[in-house]
Amino acid sequence: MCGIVGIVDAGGVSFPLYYALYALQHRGQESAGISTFEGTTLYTHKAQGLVAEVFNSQTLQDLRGNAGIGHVRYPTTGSKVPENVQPFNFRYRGLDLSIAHNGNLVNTVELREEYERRGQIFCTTTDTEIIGNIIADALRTSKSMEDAVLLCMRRLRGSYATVALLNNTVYAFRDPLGIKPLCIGKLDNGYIVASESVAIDALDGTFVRDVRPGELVRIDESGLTSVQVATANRRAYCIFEYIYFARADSVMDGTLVYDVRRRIGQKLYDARPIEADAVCPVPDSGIAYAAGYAKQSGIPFLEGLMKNRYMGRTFIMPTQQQRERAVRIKLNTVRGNLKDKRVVLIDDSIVRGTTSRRIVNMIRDAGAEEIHLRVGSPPIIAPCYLGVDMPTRTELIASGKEVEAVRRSVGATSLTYIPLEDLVEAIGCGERNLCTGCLTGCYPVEINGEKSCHCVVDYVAGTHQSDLSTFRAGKEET
Ligand SMILES: O=P(O)(O)OC[C@H]1O[C@H](OP(=O)(O)OP(=O)(O)O)[C@H](O)[C@@H]1O
Ligand SMILES: NC(=O)CC[C@H](N)C(=O)O
Ligand SMILES: [Mg+2]
Repeated sequence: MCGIVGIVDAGGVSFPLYYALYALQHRGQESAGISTFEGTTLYTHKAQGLVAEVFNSQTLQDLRGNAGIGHVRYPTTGSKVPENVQPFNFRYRGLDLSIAHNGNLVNTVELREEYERRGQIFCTTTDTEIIGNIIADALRTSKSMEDAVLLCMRRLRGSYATVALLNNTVYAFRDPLGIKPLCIGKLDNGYIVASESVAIDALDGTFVRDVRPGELVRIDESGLTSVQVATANRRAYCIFEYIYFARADSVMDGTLVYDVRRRIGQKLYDARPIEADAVCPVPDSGIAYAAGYAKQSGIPFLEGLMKNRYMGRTFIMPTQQQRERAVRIKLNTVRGNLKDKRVVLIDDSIVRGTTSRRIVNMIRDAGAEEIHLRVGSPPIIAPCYLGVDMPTRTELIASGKEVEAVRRSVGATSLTYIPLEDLVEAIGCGERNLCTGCLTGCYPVEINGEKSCHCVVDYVAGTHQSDLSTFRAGKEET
């Protein structure tokens, strides 16, 4: 679930891109990069590390220009090596293309083989390079960006919220099912597209709307226009964005994520009411759920665990050893809030069980009498192929196990997951418009060896039209 951003702003873009990436850091902690364009030069700075480690004021000053894109990476295809750090650049006779992607393709191998047979040399092991190659190849043969993106949408299978910088124009497109989020904001002197609305907030911008599934947005110095390249008979918003990935203060496809999580917390109590002395969240992502649970149950909200504020997310770290080490440093008990108490412990999800196994033990050691674990997602039983790094069933604690077996394995007094119907109701857009692959084993795109649900996509690319509603809204702001 990487974070992507694209900005065109008359006041220069490198610092705004940096702050936007900072706001999206929770989506990818392995590397960060920015590309900008000025005159005839494409500037790129990227490296492994957190946003604040990769950039400093000098590197940002050197990234010149009024148009640019940025990326923070959470690897899903291709390991954590320097050559896989995005954005990727493609240059051809006065044409400078830089590209950054959030999502995961499921036909990378076929496409790569096809392009290699045609003589293409790949420099990375990511799926994103395929997207760049399809676009660069189309542009090289004098096709328009609209045609190039249409070709992508016809050829790519999987999820791809993408930003591209072509000379001094920023393009952004979202796959026809809208699996990964992408939204548009208005800045004082330009526009921004970003994975989450918190990036717009960080720049004091105004949220305009989400990029529609299958839409291609174009931003240059004269404003924002868009064209609908493809439409599908359903959407497939990633359900795990609402559960875990997105920041709670983001508005995603029309819904404030905090509200979704609070509603799930309320429903978690209703699903299995119990008596207890304290509702404790597993910070950070469990907090909104626990707020909802405490309100619904009347049981006091109490912090039984404290998070070290200098630690990032553990689930998105690349190896199990790193994840385990990080959970140890990240969370500690507030003993006085736990001793002799019946505790309801609330987390958004149990995936590999790394977090819950450890904290249930810690809470018991701190003297809690009972630990009732409540989880804001149903059991994660199937791999994700579309952007979450959980590629096999064997690593998932709940796969092929009854709830009772998971409870025993984490050591809780009781364990309840939110039922899927309640989760879907809390999100509010209907199961048909969500990708629930990790919860049901049924995916919205065809994946070898897995069940898929039927989707129909129409390709409707026409002429490039001005999106008047958006454009007017933007003009009124200025
Ligand atoms: O069962 P696991 O494999 O441990 O994965 C699930 C846990 O990992 C995530 O927390 P993380 O520390 O990544 O981020 P957070 O601070 O946003 O909660 C998630 O919120 C759960 O707590
Ligand atoms: N998490 C993501 O969106 C990752 C993008 C791309 N698949 C990569 O691994 O670099
Ligand atoms: Mg967590």
